[in-house]
Amino acid sequence: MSNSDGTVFDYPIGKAKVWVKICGITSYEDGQLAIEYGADALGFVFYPQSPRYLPLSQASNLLSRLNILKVAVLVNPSLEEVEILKKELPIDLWQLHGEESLALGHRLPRGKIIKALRPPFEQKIKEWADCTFAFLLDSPSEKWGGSGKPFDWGKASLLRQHYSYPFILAGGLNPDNIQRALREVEPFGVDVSSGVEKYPGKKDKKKLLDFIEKCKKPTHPVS
Ligand SMILES: O=C(O)c1ccccc1N[C@@H]1O[C@H](COP(=O)(O)O)[C@@H](O)[C@H]1O
Repeated sequence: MSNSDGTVFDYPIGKAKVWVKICGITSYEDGQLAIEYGADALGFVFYPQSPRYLPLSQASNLLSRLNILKVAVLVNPSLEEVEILKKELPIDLWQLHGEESLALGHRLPRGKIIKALRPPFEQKIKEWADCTFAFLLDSPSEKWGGSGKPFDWGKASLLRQHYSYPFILAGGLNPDNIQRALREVEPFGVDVSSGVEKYPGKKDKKKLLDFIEKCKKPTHPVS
């Protein structure tokens, strides 16, 4: 596994700072706020069924104005869609949130994939380890993502302890539960969408600031 710049990954397990991705950005205002508050990456959803869907026609202008690590969030895309996004947009990382094939993963830059895991976890981790930047743990849902439902933190903690790969915790995180989640799971990173929204597709300034501040404060392991 490697950093997005290709260097070897060294991530701060148990250290104060957590990598924070704010997902479902649809406007410059929200993206810029997240950057100012200290986010490490922004996610843009290219899945038409999502209420946070960003059409390609708006994406180019928006992404080029935001100076931060940019993540394209995809659910079972076709190879053609991937090729178009690769050609048209300044994407740094590719979040595959569905049941994508490894063949599709191999069409993306090595080490730049965030793979959302579904059971069987062990098998998927083995298959995808070579091409991923990190694994993402989100609760299973019919909507694929952005459901606001928490992942099983006990399971997340076990996976994190068992594998030496970076794990990003997602699913139902918000300013009220983020500190407990960080203590219990100690993930490399966190990803949030609905938990910092005013309504789907629009971020709430106060929740956004509260969430990021809590992530960037020192955390202590569960005793
Ligand atoms: O945000 C969405 O609408 C979305 C749609 C389809 C796939 C992934 C999506 N977002 C990801 O969902 C999880 C959890 O979101 P939430 O915090 O529970 O609302 C997160 O990884 C987003 O990147």
